[in-house]
Amino acid sequence: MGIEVVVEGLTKSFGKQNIWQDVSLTLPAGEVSVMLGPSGTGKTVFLKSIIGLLKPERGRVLVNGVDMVNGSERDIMETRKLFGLMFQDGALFGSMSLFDNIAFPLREHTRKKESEIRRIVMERIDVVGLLGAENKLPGEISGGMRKRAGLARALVLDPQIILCDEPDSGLDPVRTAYISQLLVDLNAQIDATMLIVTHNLDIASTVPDNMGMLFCRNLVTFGPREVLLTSDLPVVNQFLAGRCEGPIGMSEEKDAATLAAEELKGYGQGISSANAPRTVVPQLEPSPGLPVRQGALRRRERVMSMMGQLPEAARTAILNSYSPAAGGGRL
Ligand SMILES: Nc1ncnc2c1ncn2[C@@H]1O[C@H](COP(=O)(O)OP(=O)(O)OP(=O)(O)O)[C@@H](O)[C@H]1O
Repeated sequence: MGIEVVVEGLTKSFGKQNIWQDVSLTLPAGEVSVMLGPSGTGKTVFLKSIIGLLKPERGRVLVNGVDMVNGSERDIMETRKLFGLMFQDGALFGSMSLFDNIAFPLREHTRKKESEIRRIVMERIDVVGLLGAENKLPGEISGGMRKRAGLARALVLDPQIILCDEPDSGLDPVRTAYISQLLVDLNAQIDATMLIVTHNLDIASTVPDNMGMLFCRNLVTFGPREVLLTSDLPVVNQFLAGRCEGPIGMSEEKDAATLAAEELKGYGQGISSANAPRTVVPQLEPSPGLPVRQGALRRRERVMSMMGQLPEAARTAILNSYSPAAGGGRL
């Protein structure tokens, strides 16, 4: 089963540039979470801080009792082995075949025999649907295949926590749908805790159990997916609707005067019409033949126990999703 990741009061700056401050959240064990946010809000910095590659100046990230911010380098290195990382471009070595790329972490971090390495690598290649392409170089395959190869490589060390940075970047909508299904299937198969950073609203609305958003140097919200998907916060509305009007500007947040001018032009009405209750689309189910997601079972209990703290719209959406008519009876 995946491991819970507890983030407490995390603050990160580069010199005088504060990226985000006082970020606290828990990635529940074995559940899938998505972090949204406009470009440049520090989502990648957040992922790197979780695995201890970047050092926030305040706060803690607790994984299996180890603080990935302030712990000893030895403990951090050891704990990092629990993670599988999938970067935006697959981060493959161009001169190595897919097989060697995917075998790399095993050859680097374990003393396994070549025959055992071959077995594991071929198994992971099968999981991501790349059988037959193992001898190709990264330059000889499509972007979508490179992503899947990156995912296969993230899986070879049997990670209990998987961090995916923009798994959809550069993919067409159909390939993005395949990646979404693959992420859900993977979760059903290995029950790892997953955090996905994306701008893609299809992934965001169908894959995760939990969703959060970074904006304006703060964590705007983090919790069960229904909370963000029914939120009437202007920044969430603007992001989910993909519109120019609202607090998110081209390069950073808009100033108060610009926002007031938009209101005067009547854009405020447009925004409030977007505030009408949104339909929460159902979450993807694992492909036929795969086990029920254990994370989804635990999540159901967890969310039901916190209903009293959730906004009404989110509560309604959760109850609808768990109603027998919505297929909730299956869990
Ligand atoms: N090593 C670094 N040194 C200095 N500044 C950095 C470093 N890494 C990231 N930054 C800055 O931190 C900010 C957030 O970057 P980050 O890549 O995390 O954003 P993001 O939300 O992932 O963006 P996008 O959605 O466009 O990928 C940017 O202003 C970036 O320039």
